[in-house]
Amino acid sequence: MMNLTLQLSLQCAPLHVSVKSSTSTSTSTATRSWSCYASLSIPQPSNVNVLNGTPLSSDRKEIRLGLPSKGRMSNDTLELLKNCQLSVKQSNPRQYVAEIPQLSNLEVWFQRPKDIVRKLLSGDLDLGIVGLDTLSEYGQGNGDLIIVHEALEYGDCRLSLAIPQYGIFENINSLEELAKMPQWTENKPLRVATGFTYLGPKFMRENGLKHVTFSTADGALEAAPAMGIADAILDLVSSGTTLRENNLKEIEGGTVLESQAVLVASRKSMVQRKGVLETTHEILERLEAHLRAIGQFTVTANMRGSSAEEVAERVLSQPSLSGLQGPTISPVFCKRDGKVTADYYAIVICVPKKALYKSIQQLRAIGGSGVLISPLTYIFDEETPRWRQLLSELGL
Ligand SMILES: Nc1ncnc2c1ncn2[C@@H]1O[C@H](COP(=O)(O)OP(=O)(O)OP(=O)(O)O)[C@@H](O)[C@H]1O
Ligand SMILES: O=P(O)(O)OC[C@H]1O[C@H](OP(=O)(O)OP(=O)(O)O)[C@H](O)[C@@H]1O
Ligand SMILES: [Mg+2]
Repeated sequence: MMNLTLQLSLQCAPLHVSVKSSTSTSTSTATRSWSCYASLSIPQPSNVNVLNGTPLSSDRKEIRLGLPSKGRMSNDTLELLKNCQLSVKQSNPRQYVAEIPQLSNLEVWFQRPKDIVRKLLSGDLDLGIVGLDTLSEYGQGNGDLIIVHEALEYGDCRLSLAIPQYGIFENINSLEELAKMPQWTENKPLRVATGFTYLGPKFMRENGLKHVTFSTADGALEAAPAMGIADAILDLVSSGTTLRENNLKEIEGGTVLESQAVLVASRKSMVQRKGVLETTHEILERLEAHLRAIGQFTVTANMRGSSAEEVAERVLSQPSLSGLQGPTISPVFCKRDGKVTADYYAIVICVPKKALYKSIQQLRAIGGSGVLISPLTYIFDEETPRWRQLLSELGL
């Protein structure tokens, strides 16, 4: 037997923190100092090569999109794609490969979120949808991973440091106060339990916390302080219920990142693999068109006026009625005394859902009547700013 060292290559300055598995709670457990990389020693039989995926030179022709196979991101991802008219056809939930009929030559592979990131890096996937937290943790700032859409509007959560509400932490409410506590020394560092063994140490280093040690576990981290395994935890928080139920609290300055689902692509794939860039463009356009539309309503109203311009002036005098590119105003013709006239105009504008009631009040104030509200399905712009940005990032 020999020791196989898994090196999580960290692009960081030397940092003296150590990581150990939380399954061994004894303080005598051998821990290794992190000095630019974290080493987790795992006994393995000799001559074992652990590869994560196939070599990059893979000459497959299909384009591959990785989607979360389980967990909370899975259903929301399929729902989002369906709303973009990109329904995933999976004949059986245990089948890990599927297709999106609208996108030819595309395979969907269902994977755990962290494996989506790993497989993007190994070249086994070209595109993926994951939480920003997972991307940041497992992507470790690798320049091959490019975020194509950074706000898919689900999977909202934050990665936060949390400490007990009780005991020595009762009056500690900020990272600064935590760092200044006299309790943390080289021999007795602050013990943090986390599944984020890359982002955790990086955050502590960037915030000047010197005496910190990390233990890792896959779930139910909130129990670690009460069990005496850790002083603090670094985990995802959404509603805050799990923290509260375990008598833990977040602290000022303790948020490592705000996360939501993102579309990510491999730079190499987009540049080198035929069709990836075009498919990325189509997915991006559909996502943007849908996501822009869900925040808006179409509002139609009638308004008396002497001309389209005069009605437009009245509409544009109201702050919430300018729409996406100004109002569309069309004459409503009617026959009066045998003569066709247009003394009414129909106005059509897009209004943010949040501003709906305010908009209706403003419409009424300028003489609008018969107001109709309808949902919007898609808003396709001429060219999306994200596409421009992607091309410039790729040097194209
Ligand atoms: N409480 C939460 N609320 C909202 N989004 C969350 C929450 N917890 C996690 N997420 C988001 O969902 C993603 C997937 O989390 P999920 O718990 O489903 O899977 P996982 O933690 O990767 O897998 P597992 O828990 O099975 O090990 C996370 O990476 C994060 O982006
Ligand atoms: O702030 P809240 O809304 O309470 O959510 C936070 C919890 O959600 C996640 O756990 P998850 O439910 O994914 O369970 P897991 O630990 O098994 O991953 C996270 O790890 C927290 O424990
Ligand atoms: Mg989870």
